[in-house]
Amino acid sequence: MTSTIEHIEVAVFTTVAKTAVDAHGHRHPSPAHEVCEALLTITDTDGASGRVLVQPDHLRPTVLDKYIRPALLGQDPLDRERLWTSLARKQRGAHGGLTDRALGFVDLALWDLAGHRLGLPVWKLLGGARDAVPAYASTMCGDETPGGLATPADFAAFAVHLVERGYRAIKLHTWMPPVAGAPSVALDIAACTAVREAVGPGVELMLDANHWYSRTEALKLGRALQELDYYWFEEPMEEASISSYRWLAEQLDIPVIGPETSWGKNFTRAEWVTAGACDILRTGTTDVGGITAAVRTLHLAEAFNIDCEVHGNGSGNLSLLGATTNGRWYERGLLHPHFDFDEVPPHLNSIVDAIDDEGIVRLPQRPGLGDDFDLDYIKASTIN
Ligand SMILES: O=C(O)[C@H](O)[C@@H](O)[C@@H](O)C(=O)NO
Ligand SMILES: [Mg+2]
Repeated sequence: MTSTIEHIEVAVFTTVAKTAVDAHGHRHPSPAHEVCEALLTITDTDGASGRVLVQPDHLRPTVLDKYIRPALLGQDPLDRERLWTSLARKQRGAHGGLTDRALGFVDLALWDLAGHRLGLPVWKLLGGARDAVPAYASTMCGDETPGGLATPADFAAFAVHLVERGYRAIKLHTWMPPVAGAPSVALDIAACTAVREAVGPGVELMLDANHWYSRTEALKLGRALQELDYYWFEEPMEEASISSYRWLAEQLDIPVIGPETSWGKNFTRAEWVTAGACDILRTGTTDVGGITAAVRTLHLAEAFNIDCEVHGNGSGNLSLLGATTNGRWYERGLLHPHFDFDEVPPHLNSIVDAIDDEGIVRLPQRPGLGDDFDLDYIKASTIN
């Protein structure tokens, strides 16, 4: 008898965070404070469950009742392709109510459930292209915090620390509004110069800049990065303007990478590639609609002989890197001198992406995506 999906629940629970987002959604260190997180659990009639941390506002009760449950309840949880397509086709009629991010969360939970049912890590189900991946250090955005990331010298000092920690690549997020004086091409160039001078030529460096520079500002910044031998240039302009990225990529030698945030799943990524708007493609499980869609973008990039770098940390993106070698790095972050990324939050028993002295992350051996949830803590802290 085939097992079918029987329960789909989102538990909103309280936990402790030591970062917070600013008015523009960029994350910075903050004093410990209580926050609400949410855990999506999909359970089948055999009692197997798939779980993933989600952003509650993307999986509100109305989204679950109107789209997710009608499409999934009673279905075979292993039929991810069929279920993903069924949900993706509901997006048009949902008129923005069913986001790519929501699709991604559901897909991740189904992959986690499959891993638990089969007793295998998801990266093994994806083909086991590798069992370890080098991490790059992805910094938080610049700030105004003394000894934080307030000056080019702060970025340089933090970069030296990150290299001593074992990282062989570092991506800067420089100063962005609402930080005073941001955005500033000159300040970005000063920070990138200071970091290159501090770590020397042997470390790969990348810049993820203010997302709304003009073409001419992005060109000036890109040309400076070329002189500093940076490895890639990320999101300096509004990503909805594919033609701007095509123009920029044609003007620069440094690889332009994207898109990170564009809606449209693997379809938009195909347009960026065929438009010549990027030299390195970008994907991510929460950006494109889950692992099912992200694997499509990895294979698309491979067919054009271009790398496809995975956006973001976490078990889903780490598992995805087991499906490919044309994504060269795991984005570990966001990091900051005043934030301990390795500290285990109360709702976990351990983190999924520890690095060794060489900056390497071993893919998890636990079944499923590999998250080590403290389910007793989550149950005791659930508020809905
Ligand atoms: O919320 C965001 O914009 C992302 O977290 C971003 O800060 C960071 O993850 C990124 O851009 N990485 O490439
Ligand atoms: Mg980015």
